Amino acid sequence: MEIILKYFPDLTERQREQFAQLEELYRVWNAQINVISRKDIDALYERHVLHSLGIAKVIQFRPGTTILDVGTGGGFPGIPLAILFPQAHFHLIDSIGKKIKVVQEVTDALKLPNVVAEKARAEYVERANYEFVLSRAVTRLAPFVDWVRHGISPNSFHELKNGVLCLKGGDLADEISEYKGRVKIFDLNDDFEEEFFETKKVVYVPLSTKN
Ligand SMILES: C[S@@+](CC[C@H](N)C(=O)[O-])C[C@H]1O[C@@H](n2cnc3c(N)ncnc32)[C@H](O)[C@@H]1O
Repeated sequence: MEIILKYFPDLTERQREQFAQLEELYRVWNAQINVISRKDIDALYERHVLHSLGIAKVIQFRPGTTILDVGTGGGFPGIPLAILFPQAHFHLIDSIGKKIKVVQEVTDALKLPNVVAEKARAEYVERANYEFVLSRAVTRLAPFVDWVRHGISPNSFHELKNGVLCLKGGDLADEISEYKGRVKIFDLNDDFEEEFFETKKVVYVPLSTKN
């Protein structure tokens, strides 16, 4: 938990409490439905919570922003971001219902009214609803963009125009080649000094029809 305060020292009391609750909630739910590997749960804040908050080093979501987290699993990156941006609206989907059950239980316990969790496949999300679509560890960029392109709304309210933001690692050269000139890559190591992330990049592809 200290690591979250180190990088996000301006949290409100309520946000601190919500972040602090995560460890116990995930320990309880992970024992019933596995959404985080056993070794990772001991490093929940470093490997999952702070990593998810890496998106906040790239963009500060304004109140009212609509965001879709695809393949959220146990709620990453959506739940930590929903705590950080309580006035933005987060729709968390996963194709596996039992993972969504964990997300629902955790968000209910945290009393996060800005989260809707749903068992759904990315390919069938509603049209033009979201300013940003997020993912962490779901699939390669090209199929991901194909899945969600139709879900991006045409209106932009941020300097970073509507599009996808994916937490990724490895050699991205091949994956991003077809988006050359448009894609932006942000390195989390520029923001967080610890070297504990396997996936160290935020890949951004603008997809607004008005761009
Ligand atoms: C490796 S897990 C990552 C979970 C979470 N994002 C995280 O970083 O901890 C990938 C997740 O994507 C989900 N998924 C894969 N394809 C999907 C699709 N087409 N639509 C929705 N969810 C999908 C899987 O069910 C799985 O929970």
